[in-house]
Amino acid sequence: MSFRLQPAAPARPNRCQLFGPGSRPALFEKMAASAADVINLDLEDSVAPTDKDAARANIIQAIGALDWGTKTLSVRINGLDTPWWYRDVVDLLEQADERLDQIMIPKVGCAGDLYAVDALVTAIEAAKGRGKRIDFEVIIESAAGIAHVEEIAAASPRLVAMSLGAADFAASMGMQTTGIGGTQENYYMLHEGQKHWSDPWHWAQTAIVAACRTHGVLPVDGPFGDFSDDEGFRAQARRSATLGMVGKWAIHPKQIALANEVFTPSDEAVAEAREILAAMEQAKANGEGATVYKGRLVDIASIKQAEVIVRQSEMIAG
Ligand SMILES: CC(=O)SCCNC(=O)CCNC(=O)[C@H](O)C(C)(C)COP(=O)(O)OP(=O)(O)OC[C@H]1O[C@@H](n2cnc3c(N)ncnc32)[C@H](O)[C@@H]1OP(=O)(O)O
Ligand SMILES: O=CC(=O)O
Ligand SMILES: [Mg+2]
Repeated sequence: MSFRLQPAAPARPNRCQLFGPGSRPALFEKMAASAADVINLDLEDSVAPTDKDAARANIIQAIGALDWGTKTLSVRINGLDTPWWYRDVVDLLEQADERLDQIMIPKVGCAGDLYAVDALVTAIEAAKGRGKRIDFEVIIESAAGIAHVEEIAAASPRLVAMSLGAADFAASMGMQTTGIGGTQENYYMLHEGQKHWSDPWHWAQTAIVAACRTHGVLPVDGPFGDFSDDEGFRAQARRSATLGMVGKWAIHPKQIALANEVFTPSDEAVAEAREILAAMEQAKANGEGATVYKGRLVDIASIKQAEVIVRQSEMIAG
Protein backbone atom coordinates (compact mmCIF):
# COMPACT_ATOMS: atom_id res chain seq x y z
CA MET A 1 0.00 0.00 0.00
CA SER A 2 1.11 3.50 -0.73
CA PHE A 3 1.82 5.88 2.18
CA ARG A 4 -1.62 7.25 1.36
CA LEU A 5 -4.07 4.56 2.47
CA GLN A 6 -7.00 3.57 0.30
CA PRO A 7 -10.20 4.94 1.87
CA ALA A 8 -13.09 2.52 2.44
CA ALA A 9 -16.22 3.03 0.35
CA PRO A 10 -19.46 3.49 2.31
CA ALA A 11 -20.47 0.21 3.99
CA ARG A 12 -24.02 -0.02 2.72
CA PRO A 13 -25.77 -2.52 0.47
CA ASN A 14 -25.90 -1.25 -3.12
CA ARG A 15 -26.54 -4.46 -5.06
CA CYS A 16 -29.46 -3.17 -7.06
CA GLN A 17 -30.53 0.37 -7.99
CA LEU A 18 -34.15 0.30 -9.24
CA PHE A 19 -35.13 3.09 -11.63
CA GLY A 20 -38.58 4.44 -12.34
CA PRO A 21 -39.76 7.52 -14.23
CA GLY A 22 -40.98 10.41 -12.06
CA SER A 23 -43.83 10.76 -14.52
CA ARG A 24 -45.23 7.32 -13.50
CA PRO A 25 -46.12 7.81 -9.83
CA ALA A 26 -48.20 4.61 -9.92
CA LEU A 27 -44.87 2.75 -9.86
CA PHE A 28 -43.54 4.42 -6.71
CA GLU A 29 -45.27 2.16 -4.15
CA LYS A 30 -44.10 -0.91 -6.05
CA MET A 31 -40.57 0.47 -6.07
CA ALA A 32 -40.72 1.17 -2.32
CA ALA A 33 -41.92 -2.38 -1.66
CA SER A 34 -39.27 -3.98 -3.89
CA ALA A 35 -36.10 -5.81 -2.82
CA ALA A 36 -33.79 -3.17 -4.35
CA ASP A 37 -31.22 -1.61 -2.03
CA VAL A 38 -31.37 1.77 -3.78
CA ILE A 39 -34.33 3.53 -5.41
CA ASN A 40 -33.67 6.03 -8.21
CA LEU A 41 -36.67 8.21 -8.97
CA ASP A 42 -35.93 9.70 -12.37
CA LEU A 43 -36.33 13.26 -13.59
CA GLU A 44 -33.96 12.81 -16.53
CA ASP A 45 -34.10 10.65 -19.63
CA SER A 46 -37.17 8.53 -18.83
CA VAL A 47 -39.25 11.72 -18.45
CA ALA A 48 -40.47 13.67 -21.50
CA PRO A 49 -39.62 17.41 -21.56
CA THR A 50 -43.30 18.31 -21.22
CA ASP A 51 -43.59 16.18 -18.05
CA LYS A 52 -40.59 17.56 -16.13
CA ASP A 53 -42.57 19.85 -13.81
CA ALA A 54 -45.21 17.24 -13.00
CA ALA A 55 -42.56 14.55 -12.45
CA ARG A 56 -40.69 16.81 -10.02
CA ALA A 57 -43.88 17.47 -8.05
CA ASN A 58 -44.75 13.74 -8.01
CA ILE A 59 -41.33 12.85 -6.64
CA ILE A 60 -41.31 15.56 -3.97
CA GLN A 61 -44.73 14.42 -2.77
CA ALA A 62 -43.77 10.73 -2.71
CA ILE A 63 -40.47 11.20 -0.85
CA GLY A 64 -42.33 12.28 2.27
CA ALA A 65 -45.53 10.30 1.78
CA LEU A 66 -44.32 6.74 1.15
CA ASP A 67 -42.54 4.28 3.44
CA TRP A 68 -39.19 3.66 1.74
CA GLY A 69 -37.99 1.40 4.55
CA THR A 70 -34.22 1.24 4.89
CA LYS A 71 -33.54 1.77 1.19
CA THR A 72 -31.20 4.47 -0.04
CA LEU A 73 -33.52 6.98 -1.73
CA SER A 74 -32.04 8.87 -4.67
CA VAL A 75 -33.39 11.22 -7.33
CA ARG A 76 -31.72 11.52 -10.74
CA ILE A 77 -31.75 15.20 -11.70
CA ASN A 78 -31.40 16.54 -15.23
CA GLY A 79 -27.99 17.19 -16.76
CA LEU A 80 -26.12 20.44 -16.31
CA ASP A 81 -26.54 21.18 -20.04
CA THR A 82 -30.34 21.46 -19.64
CA PRO A 83 -32.62 24.25 -18.39
CA TRP A 84 -34.15 21.92 -15.75
CA TRP A 85 -31.35 20.89 -13.41
CA TYR A 86 -31.24 23.97 -11.18
CA ARG A 87 -35.01 23.79 -10.58
CA ASP A 88 -34.65 20.07 -9.79
CA VAL A 89 -32.05 20.85 -7.11
CA VAL A 90 -33.80 23.91 -5.70
CA ASP A 91 -37.23 22.29 -5.44
CA LEU A 92 -35.90 19.00 -4.06
CA LEU A 93 -33.75 20.68 -1.43
CA GLU A 94 -36.35 23.29 -0.49
CA GLN A 95 -39.44 21.09 -0.56
CA ALA A 96 -38.60 17.40 -0.24
CA ASP A 97 -38.72 15.61 3.10
CA GLU A 98 -35.39 14.82 4.78
CA ARG A 99 -35.98 11.16 3.86
CA LEU A 100 -34.19 11.98 0.60
CA ASP A 101 -30.68 10.54 0.82
CA GLN A 102 -29.01 11.26 -2.46
CA ILE A 103 -29.01 13.16 -5.75
CA MET A 104 -27.77 11.43 -8.89
CA ILE A 105 -26.02 13.77 -11.33
CA PRO A 106 -26.03 12.40 -14.89
CA LYS A 107 -23.54 13.00 -17.69
CA VAL A 108 -20.83 14.53 -15.50
CA GLY A 109 -17.85 15.57 -17.60
CA CYS A 110 -15.45 17.18 -15.12
CA ALA A 111 -14.93 17.91 -11.43
CA GLY A 112 -16.45 21.37 -11.95
CA ASP A 113 -19.86 19.80 -12.60
CA LEU A 114 -19.91 18.46 -9.04
CA TYR A 115 -18.53 21.72 -7.69
CA ALA A 116 -21.45 23.60 -9.21
CA VAL A 117 -24.11 21.27 -7.79
CA ASP A 118 -22.30 21.11 -4.44
CA ALA A 119 -22.29 24.92 -4.18
CA LEU A 120 -26.03 25.12 -4.86
CA VAL A 121 -26.92 22.23 -2.53
CA THR A 122 -24.70 23.59 0.26
CA ALA A 123 -26.33 27.04 0.07
CA ILE A 124 -29.86 25.62 0.15
CA GLU A 125 -29.09 23.21 2.99
CA ALA A 126 -27.79 26.13 5.06
CA ALA A 127 -30.62 28.49 4.13
CA LYS A 128 -33.33 25.92 4.88
CA GLY A 129 -31.59 24.48 7.94
CA ARG A 130 -31.72 20.95 6.53
CA GLY A 131 -30.36 18.56 9.15
CA LYS A 132 -29.23 15.73 6.88
CA ARG A 133 -26.48 16.22 4.34
CA ILE A 134 -27.48 15.12 0.84
CA ASP A 135 -25.06 12.67 -0.78
CA PHE A 136 -24.20 12.62 -4.49
CA GLU A 137 -23.89 9.84 -7.00
CA VAL A 138 -22.79 10.39 -10.59
CA ILE A 139 -23.07 8.65 -13.93
CA ILE A 140 -20.02 8.32 -16.16
CA GLU A 141 -21.66 8.23 -19.58
CA SER A 142 -19.66 10.44 -21.91
CA ALA A 143 -16.23 10.65 -23.46
CA ALA A 144 -15.42 13.58 -21.15
CA GLY A 145 -16.70 11.67 -18.13
CA ILE A 146 -14.41 8.71 -18.71
CA ALA A 147 -11.46 10.94 -19.67
CA HIS A 148 -11.82 12.82 -16.36
CA VAL A 149 -13.03 9.94 -14.23
CA GLU A 150 -10.39 10.26 -11.51
CA GLU A 151 -10.86 13.99 -10.94
CA ILE A 152 -14.62 13.37 -10.82
CA ALA A 153 -14.21 10.63 -8.21
CA ALA A 154 -12.20 13.07 -6.08
CA ALA A 155 -14.43 16.10 -6.68
CA SER A 156 -16.74 16.25 -3.67
CA PRO A 157 -16.90 14.79 -0.15
CA ARG A 158 -20.60 14.23 -0.88
CA LEU A 159 -19.82 11.68 -3.60
CA VAL A 160 -20.66 8.11 -2.54
CA ALA A 161 -21.32 6.20 -5.78
CA MET A 162 -20.47 6.26 -9.48
CA SER A 163 -22.26 4.31 -12.24
CA LEU A 164 -21.41 3.50 -15.83
CA GLY A 165 -24.27 4.61 -18.11
CA ALA A 166 -23.83 2.33 -21.12
CA ALA A 167 -26.47 3.96 -23.36
CA ASP A 168 -25.28 7.56 -23.28
CA PHE A 169 -21.68 6.38 -23.08
CA ALA A 170 -22.07 4.47 -26.34
CA ALA A 171 -23.67 7.48 -28.00
CA SER A 172 -21.03 9.92 -26.77
CA MET A 173 -18.22 7.61 -27.88
CA GLY A 174 -19.78 7.15 -31.32
CA MET A 175 -20.06 3.39 -30.77
CA GLN A 176 -21.94 1.55 -33.53
CA THR A 177 -24.68 0.05 -31.36
CA THR A 178 -28.17 0.73 -30.08
CA GLY A 179 -27.84 -1.96 -27.38
CA ILE A 180 -27.74 -0.84 -23.74
CA GLY A 181 -24.93 -2.91 -22.20
CA GLY A 182 -24.15 -6.59 -22.71
CA THR A 183 -22.59 -8.50 -25.59
CA GLN A 184 -22.12 -6.55 -28.81
CA GLU A 185 -22.41 -8.73 -31.89
CA ASN A 186 -19.58 -7.02 -33.81
CA TYR A 187 -17.05 -6.89 -30.98
CA TYR A 188 -15.16 -10.12 -31.57
CA MET A 189 -11.77 -11.58 -32.40
CA LEU A 190 -11.35 -14.24 -35.08
CA HIS A 191 -9.17 -17.23 -34.27
CA GLU A 192 -8.92 -20.11 -36.73
CA GLY A 193 -12.27 -19.13 -38.18
CA GLN A 194 -14.02 -19.04 -34.78
CA LYS A 195 -15.50 -15.85 -33.32
CA HIS A 196 -14.56 -15.00 -29.72
CA TRP A 197 -16.62 -12.22 -28.26
CA SER A 198 -14.94 -9.61 -26.11
CA ASP A 199 -16.37 -7.00 -23.75
CA PRO A 200 -16.45 -3.40 -25.04
CA TRP A 201 -17.51 -2.07 -21.60
CA HIS A 202 -14.55 -3.64 -19.80
CA TRP A 203 -12.06 -0.77 -20.09
CA ALA A 204 -14.56 1.85 -18.93
CA GLN A 205 -15.61 -0.33 -16.02
CA THR A 206 -12.05 -0.87 -14.87
CA ALA A 207 -11.31 2.87 -15.12
CA ILE A 208 -14.39 3.57 -12.98
CA VAL A 209 -13.51 0.88 -10.42
CA ALA A 210 -9.93 2.18 -10.08
CA ALA A 211 -11.06 5.81 -9.68
CA CYS A 212 -13.73 4.79 -7.16
CA ARG A 213 -11.47 2.57 -5.10
CA THR A 214 -8.80 5.30 -5.01
CA HIS A 215 -11.28 7.76 -3.53
CA GLY A 216 -13.63 5.62 -1.40
CA VAL A 217 -16.60 5.69 -3.79
CA LEU A 218 -18.91 2.75 -4.66
CA PRO A 219 -18.51 1.58 -8.30
CA VAL A 220 -21.81 0.48 -9.87
CA ASP A 221 -22.73 -1.02 -13.23
CA GLY A 222 -25.56 0.80 -14.99
CA PRO A 223 -28.48 -0.39 -17.11
CA PHE A 224 -28.94 -3.57 -19.13
CA GLY A 225 -31.64 -2.68 -21.59
CA ASP A 226 -32.96 -6.06 -22.75
CA PHE A 227 -35.03 -7.05 -19.74
CA SER A 228 -36.21 -10.22 -21.48
CA ASP A 229 -32.62 -11.58 -21.39
CA ASP A 230 -31.98 -12.85 -17.84
CA GLU A 231 -28.84 -14.79 -18.76
CA GLY A 232 -27.41 -11.77 -20.59
CA PHE A 233 -28.03 -9.64 -17.49
CA ARG A 234 -26.42 -12.27 -15.25
CA ALA A 235 -23.35 -12.55 -17.48
CA GLN A 236 -22.88 -8.76 -17.56
CA ALA A 237 -23.42 -8.50 -13.80
CA ARG A 238 -21.00 -11.34 -13.04
CA ARG A 239 -18.29 -9.62 -15.09
CA SER A 240 -18.94 -6.37 -13.18
CA ALA A 241 -18.83 -8.12 -9.80
CA THR A 242 -15.59 -9.87 -10.76
CA LEU A 243 -14.07 -6.49 -11.66
CA GLY A 244 -14.98 -4.99 -8.26
CA MET A 245 -18.32 -3.31 -8.86
CA VAL A 246 -20.79 -3.60 -5.99
CA GLY A 247 -24.11 -3.57 -7.85
CA LYS A 248 -26.12 -2.91 -10.99
CA TRP A 249 -29.17 -0.95 -12.05
CA ALA A 250 -32.56 -2.55 -12.67
CA ILE A 251 -34.66 -0.84 -15.30
CA HIS A 252 -37.45 -3.39 -14.79
CA PRO A 253 -38.47 -5.15 -11.58
CA LYS A 254 -37.55 -8.57 -12.96
CA GLN A 255 -33.88 -7.54 -12.90
CA ILE A 256 -33.86 -6.91 -9.11
CA ALA A 257 -33.55 -10.55 -8.03
CA LEU A 258 -30.85 -11.14 -10.66
CA ALA A 259 -28.73 -8.24 -9.38
CA ASN A 260 -29.22 -9.26 -5.75
CA GLU A 261 -28.23 -12.82 -6.58
CA VAL A 262 -25.01 -11.86 -8.38
CA PHE A 263 -23.85 -9.15 -5.97
CA THR A 264 -24.50 -11.20 -2.80
CA PRO A 265 -21.45 -13.43 -2.28
CA SER A 266 -22.61 -17.06 -2.47
CA ASP A 267 -22.51 -19.33 0.60
CA GLU A 268 -19.75 -21.33 -1.12
CA ALA A 269 -17.64 -18.23 -1.78
CA VAL A 270 -18.02 -17.06 1.83
CA ALA A 271 -17.21 -20.52 3.19
CA GLU A 272 -14.08 -20.69 1.03
CA ALA A 273 -13.02 -17.19 2.08
CA ARG A 274 -13.38 -18.17 5.75
CA GLU A 275 -11.35 -21.33 5.15
CA ILE A 276 -8.57 -19.24 3.57
CA LEU A 277 -8.60 -16.93 6.60
CA ALA A 278 -8.39 -19.97 8.90
CA ALA A 279 -5.54 -21.44 6.80
CA MET A 280 -3.65 -18.16 7.06
CA GLU A 281 -4.23 -18.01 10.84
CA GLN A 282 -2.66 -21.46 11.06
CA ALA A 283 0.22 -20.33 8.78
CA LYS A 284 0.79 -17.32 11.02
CA ALA A 285 0.88 -19.55 14.11
CA ASN A 286 3.52 -21.64 12.32
CA GLY A 287 5.54 -18.49 11.57
CA GLU A 288 4.77 -18.68 7.82
CA GLY A 289 3.54 -15.90 5.49
CA ALA A 290 2.43 -18.32 2.77
CA THR A 291 0.81 -21.73 2.73
CA VAL A 292 -1.11 -24.13 0.52
CA TYR A 293 -4.92 -24.23 0.42
CA LYS A 294 -6.60 -26.81 -1.87
CA GLY A 295 -3.37 -27.18 -3.83
CA ARG A 296 -2.86 -23.48 -4.46
CA LEU A 297 -0.79 -20.68 -2.95
CA VAL A 298 -2.39 -18.43 -0.37
CA ASP A 299 -0.44 -15.67 1.33
CA ILE A 300 -0.96 -12.36 3.11
CA ALA A 301 -2.63 -10.83 0.01
CA SER A 302 -5.09 -13.73 0.10
CA ILE A 303 -6.23 -12.54 3.53
CA LYS A 304 -7.23 -9.19 2.02
CA GLN A 305 -8.99 -10.90 -0.91
CA ALA A 306 -10.91 -13.19 1.42
CA GLU A 307 -11.81 -10.28 3.69
CA VAL A 308 -13.45 -8.44 0.75
CA ILE A 309 -15.89 -11.34 0.35
CA VAL A 310 -16.53 -11.87 4.06
CA ARG A 311 -17.02 -8.12 4.70
CA GLN A 312 -19.43 -7.81 1.74
CA SER A 313 -21.44 -10.78 2.98
CA GLU A 314 -21.58 -9.52 6.59
CA MET A 315 -22.55 -6.01 5.48
CA ILE A 316 -25.42 -7.36 3.36
CA ALA A 317 -26.60 -9.62 6.18
CA GLY A 318 -26.70 -6.45 8.32
C1 LIG B 1 -30.68 4.50 -20.10
C2 LIG B 1 -31.28 4.96 -18.78
O1 LIG B 1 -31.23 6.10 -18.46
S1 LIG B 1 -32.05 3.75 -17.81
C3 LIG B 1 -32.82 4.64 -16.48
C4 LIG B 1 -34.03 5.38 -16.87
N1 LIG B 1 -35.09 4.50 -17.31
C5 LIG B 1 -36.09 4.16 -16.50
O2 LIG B 1 -36.22 4.64 -15.40
C6 LIG B 1 -37.07 3.16 -17.03
C7 LIG B 1 -37.62 2.32 -15.90
N2 LIG B 1 -38.51 1.29 -16.36
C8 LIG B 1 -39.74 1.55 -16.89
O3 LIG B 1 -40.13 2.69 -17.08
C9 LIG B 1 -40.60 0.38 -17.19
O4 LIG B 1 -40.20 -0.75 -16.47
C10 LIG B 1 -40.66 -0.01 -18.71
C11 LIG B 1 -41.11 1.17 -19.57
C12 LIG B 1 -39.29 -0.50 -19.18
C13 LIG B 1 -41.63 -1.16 -18.86
O5 LIG B 1 -42.84 -0.76 -18.25
P1 LIG B 1 -44.15 -1.69 -18.37
O6 LIG B 1 -44.46 -1.91 -19.81
O7 LIG B 1 -45.18 -1.13 -17.48
O8 LIG B 1 -43.60 -3.05 -17.75
P2 LIG B 1 -44.38 -4.39 -17.44
O9 LIG B 1 -45.76 -4.35 -18.01
O10 LIG B 1 -43.51 -5.52 -17.84
O11 LIG B 1 -44.46 -4.32 -15.84
C14 LIG B 1 -44.71 -5.46 -15.06
C15 LIG B 1 -45.06 -5.01 -13.65
O12 LIG B 1 -43.96 -4.30 -13.08
C16 LIG B 1 -44.34 -2.97 -12.76
N3 LIG B 1 -43.21 -2.11 -13.10
C17 LIG B 1 -42.76 -1.76 -14.32
N4 LIG B 1 -41.67 -0.97 -14.22
C18 LIG B 1 -41.42 -0.82 -12.91
C19 LIG B 1 -40.44 -0.13 -12.19
N5 LIG B 1 -39.48 0.57 -12.80
N6 LIG B 1 -40.47 -0.19 -10.84
C20 LIG B 1 -41.44 -0.91 -10.19
N7 LIG B 1 -42.40 -1.60 -10.84
C21 LIG B 1 -42.40 -1.55 -12.18
C22 LIG B 1 -45.57 -2.69 -13.60
O13 LIG B 1 -46.34 -1.66 -13.03
C23 LIG B 1 -46.23 -4.03 -13.61
O14 LIG B 1 -46.86 -4.20 -12.34
P3 LIG B 1 -48.21 -5.09 -12.18
O15 LIG B 1 -47.80 -6.51 -12.46
O16 LIG B 1 -48.59 -4.84 -10.77
O17 LIG B 1 -49.18 -4.55 -13.19
O1 LIG C 1 -28.19 6.77 -17.96
C1 LIG C 1 -27.82 5.69 -18.28
C2 LIG C 1 -27.35 5.38 -19.58
O2 LIG C 1 -27.03 4.20 -19.81
O3 LIG C 1 -27.27 6.30 -20.41
MG1 LIG D 1 -27.91 8.19 -19.55
